[in-house]
Amino acid sequence: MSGLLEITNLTAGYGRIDVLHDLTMSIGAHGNVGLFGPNGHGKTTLLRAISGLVKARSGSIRFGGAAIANQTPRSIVGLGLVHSSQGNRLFPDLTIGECLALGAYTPRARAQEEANRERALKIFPKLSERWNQKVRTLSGGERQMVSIGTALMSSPAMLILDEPTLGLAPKIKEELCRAVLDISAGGIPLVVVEQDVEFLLELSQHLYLINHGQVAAEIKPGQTMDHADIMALYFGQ
Ligand SMILES: Nc1ncnc2c1ncn2[C@@H]1O[C@H](COP(=O)(O)OP(=O)(O)OP(=O)(O)O)[C@@H](O)[C@H]1O
Repeated sequence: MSGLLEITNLTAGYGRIDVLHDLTMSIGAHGNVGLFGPNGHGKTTLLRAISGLVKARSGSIRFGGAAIANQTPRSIVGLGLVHSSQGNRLFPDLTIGECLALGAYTPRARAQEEANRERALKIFPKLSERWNQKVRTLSGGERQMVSIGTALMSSPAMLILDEPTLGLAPKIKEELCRAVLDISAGGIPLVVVEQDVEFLLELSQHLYLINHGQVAAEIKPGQTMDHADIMALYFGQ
């Protein structure tokens, strides 16, 4: 069974350097996909290539059957493949309300703007309490909520999250994890890069270890894994 997102023999990188080498993976046929692996080995680059932010040098990326490699990020979002990037890249002088409105820029999302806003605020009630507050005055966790909330405003058919809990204090991290699980329970398939292995195991049915820009190991749906197994994969024991 093929996935909603199929990546075949993908090579991509920056300048003269290839970061991803002939990478192949299938995403979305069996629930959420978790990506993990050491820092600097290409997870973010993979997400950026999928979203059209990094050029694919060779190989193919298909979403719902459509070839999307090197399409513009705008048209990829228009197809429903939406990326909430690492580090909450938001406009600091916009309010929460203005940020969320920006997420609804495609015709498809505009048609569903009200329902999407309702869904985002149900998942992140804190955002409605602070609707007119500027992003630069928010905490890291609140910015992450705005970032994912804005992605929800784009009517995702699949949502890509890059380290949604990175650097958060335990209480707010717990809130974010719960929200991500709620988004998944609402029926949006997820692709998640995450360093918290326990959370990744709870969330994902299918996992890939990315090492040196390639798939170094795959944990298939139905295969049980615990924290220790993942660590053994990480450290090659
Ligand atoms: N804009 C860029 N220009 C040049 N090299 C880059 C750029 N972005 C990333 N790289 C390099 O590409 C390699 C892979 O980085 P990437 O961010 O994809 O790794 P990662 O696995 O997501 O790591 P992390 O978990 O730390 O985010 C690294 O060597 C990094 O220095």
